[in-house]
Amino acid sequence: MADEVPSLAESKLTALVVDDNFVNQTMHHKLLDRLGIKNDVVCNGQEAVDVHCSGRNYDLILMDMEMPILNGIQATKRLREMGIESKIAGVTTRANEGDKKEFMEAGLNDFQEKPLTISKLLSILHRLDFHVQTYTMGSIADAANKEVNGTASEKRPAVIFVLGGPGSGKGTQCAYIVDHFGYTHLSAGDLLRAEIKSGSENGTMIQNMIKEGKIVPSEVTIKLLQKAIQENGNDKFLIDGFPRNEENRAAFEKVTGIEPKFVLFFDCPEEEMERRLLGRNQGREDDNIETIRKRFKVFLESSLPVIQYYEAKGKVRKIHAAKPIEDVFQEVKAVFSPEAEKVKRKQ
Ligand SMILES: Nc1ncnc2c1ncn2[C@@H]1O[C@H](COP(=O)(O)OP(=O)(O)O)[C@@H](O)[C@H]1O
Ligand SMILES: Nc1ccn([C@@H]2O[C@H](COP(=O)(O)OP(=O)(O)O)[C@@H](O)[C@H]2O)c(=O)n1
Repeated sequence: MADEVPSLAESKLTALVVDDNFVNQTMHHKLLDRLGIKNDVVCNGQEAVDVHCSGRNYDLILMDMEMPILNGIQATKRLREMGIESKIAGVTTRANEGDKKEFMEAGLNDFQEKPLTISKLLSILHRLDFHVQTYTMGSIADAANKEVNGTASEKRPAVIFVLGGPGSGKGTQCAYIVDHFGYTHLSAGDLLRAEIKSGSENGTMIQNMIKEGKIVPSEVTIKLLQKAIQENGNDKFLIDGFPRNEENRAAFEKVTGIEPKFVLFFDCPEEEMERRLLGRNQGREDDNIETIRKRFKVFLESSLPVIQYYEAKGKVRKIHAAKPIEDVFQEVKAVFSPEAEKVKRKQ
């Protein structure tokens, strides 16, 4: 499965680590390595300038601030004066607002506090528009598995993915399915929103991505889903709003070993979804026309291919979702009922 997803190593993304501390050098080098990003390490700002003078160039520079000879602010300024267009992310410990401002004004594209973690690095890459869909699946699997105590692969529940555009009625219909057929509903969006509220270290990154209608790195979402599955006594789950792109899909399968029983797809025209979202009134930051349009675009470009993937495997159960709620549920019931009947007959 890992081979189906191109790795960053294949995309030839390169990075330079600029840090005078050996522990940080090693850690940053290893984190980049885990994501398949080829990287070099230098010990201070002067060495970063020298390496560029010798003709080397990098897509990304992770720049420490306090360093001997030439510090991060001076080095960033110098590199920009030299016309270096690499994305530079300042990675510092306890910078005060003044330092941070000066560092940003020197020519940074992004800023992150140490210690750098895999999640923080992923969020830097996302913000800088490097294509995170192309992470090596091995590294995502490792990261997710290491950060969760026990994996969902220890428990192999029945899973149904519930997909459809924003506002197609996924959450509404899931509530009915839970009532009638005893599934537990896990909404990826709700789990992400709860993570923001919990004040976790990923909160700000998740909030920014949701505001932009972008897809949060799989590692983060899968960890939340695994935890929710593990903590729940039920053995059958509706996973709503996931997988939203190819990376979500492949990483979930790889990490959990779970294949969905089938995929419930709510098919609804955009005008109807837009009307519903604008009237949803749940105080969601992303239910505004600008973000809604971005979410529609992401759905068409990234989520539909996932539905097509499952269609080719004969796993999609398409529901015509532009009807009144009760009518939609009649169609949903027909998908679930044969299964419910089978259970009844066995009893
Ligand atoms: N079949 C329907 N007809 C009209 N409104 C609907 C229908 N299904 C859901 N809604 C409303 O549309 C909005 C979006 O539905 P929701 O279930 O939250 O969608 P999703 O989870 O797919 O984003 C909600 O306000 C909901 O009450
Ligand atoms: N698998 C997922 C699900 C949601 N999300 C984020 O959460 C937002 C809201 O998702 P949602 O499923 O709650 O809502 P809808 O957009 O379906 O109405 C998405 O636009 C994404 O920014 C994600 O990144 N990855």
